[in-house]
Amino acid sequence: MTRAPFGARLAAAMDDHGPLCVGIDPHASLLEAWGLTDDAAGVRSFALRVMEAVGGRVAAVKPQAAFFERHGAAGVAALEEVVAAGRESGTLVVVDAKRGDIGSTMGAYADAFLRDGSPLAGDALTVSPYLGFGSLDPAVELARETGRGLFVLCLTSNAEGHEVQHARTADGVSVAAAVAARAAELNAGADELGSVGLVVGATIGDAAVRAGVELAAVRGPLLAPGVGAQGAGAAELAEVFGGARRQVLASSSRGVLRTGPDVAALRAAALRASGEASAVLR
Ligand SMILES: O=C(O)c1cc(=O)[nH]c(=O)n1[C@@H]1O[C@H](COP(=O)(O)O)[C@@H](O)[C@H]1O
Repeated sequence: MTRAPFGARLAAAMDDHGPLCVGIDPHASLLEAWGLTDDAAGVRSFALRVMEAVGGRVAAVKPQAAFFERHGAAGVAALEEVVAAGRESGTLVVVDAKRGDIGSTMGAYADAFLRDGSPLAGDALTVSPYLGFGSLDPAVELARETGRGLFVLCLTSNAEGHEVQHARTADGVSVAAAVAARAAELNAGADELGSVGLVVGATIGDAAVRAGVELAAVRGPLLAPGVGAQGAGAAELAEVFGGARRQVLASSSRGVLRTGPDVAALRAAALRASGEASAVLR
């Protein structure tokens, strides 16, 4: 299938709807709060209700694969339905599976999440570069071929991330800066926004500066989880992203999800978060 590159499609979606991604994380505690069972049927109802609330109204959704996988094959089938619902509503789907493996195995992950015809292939996939950035080549190639995108973990929102991400390579640069430089190389030919993005937590304060990561130079989208439940808001987004703010896709899961199960309340929370993200990032 021919589709425009992910970066161009994301840029258009952020222009149309604002720079917000709603995370679909069916935590056991949220299922309980919504009056749903902690099983595949509960996860399916939860996720499809979120799609009903926000499909066609926000730039992207990000189903977190682990919450579906923990219910086995039926849970994975629910994830496939979310991917299909995104396609039907025109909302971009970032499958948050954080895959990363030796190159030959990475090819199989790429087939699962990035190949046309795979029921788990959304519009983009989160990947981990910590087996070496080059180990991601099969995913980079297939994403480019099929107009899909990648979000490569760079400066994550959790406190432990610095152990690896701020460590220095043999060249004396931080690991995060090396990851960002590789993504920048891959985005070099892109018109506007490239399709190889980074994950940069909205909670990281001045970590990008300390790690020597030039976010604007990446010329790709910057997925910014940590908005809402992890404490980041407008001030944090402004601090972390500065001049790179137009590349940012802010992501909030529990901050929106805890307003459910009412569809109208979920929709209102998502639109409010999207408006707040627009005010600081656009
Ligand atoms: O790749 C991610 O999405 C991600 C990276 C990161 O650095 N931090 C982070 O929180 N995430 C994901 O973003 C979501 C955050 O959820 P909330 O804290 O509920 O908004 C979870 O699905 C995390 O797995």
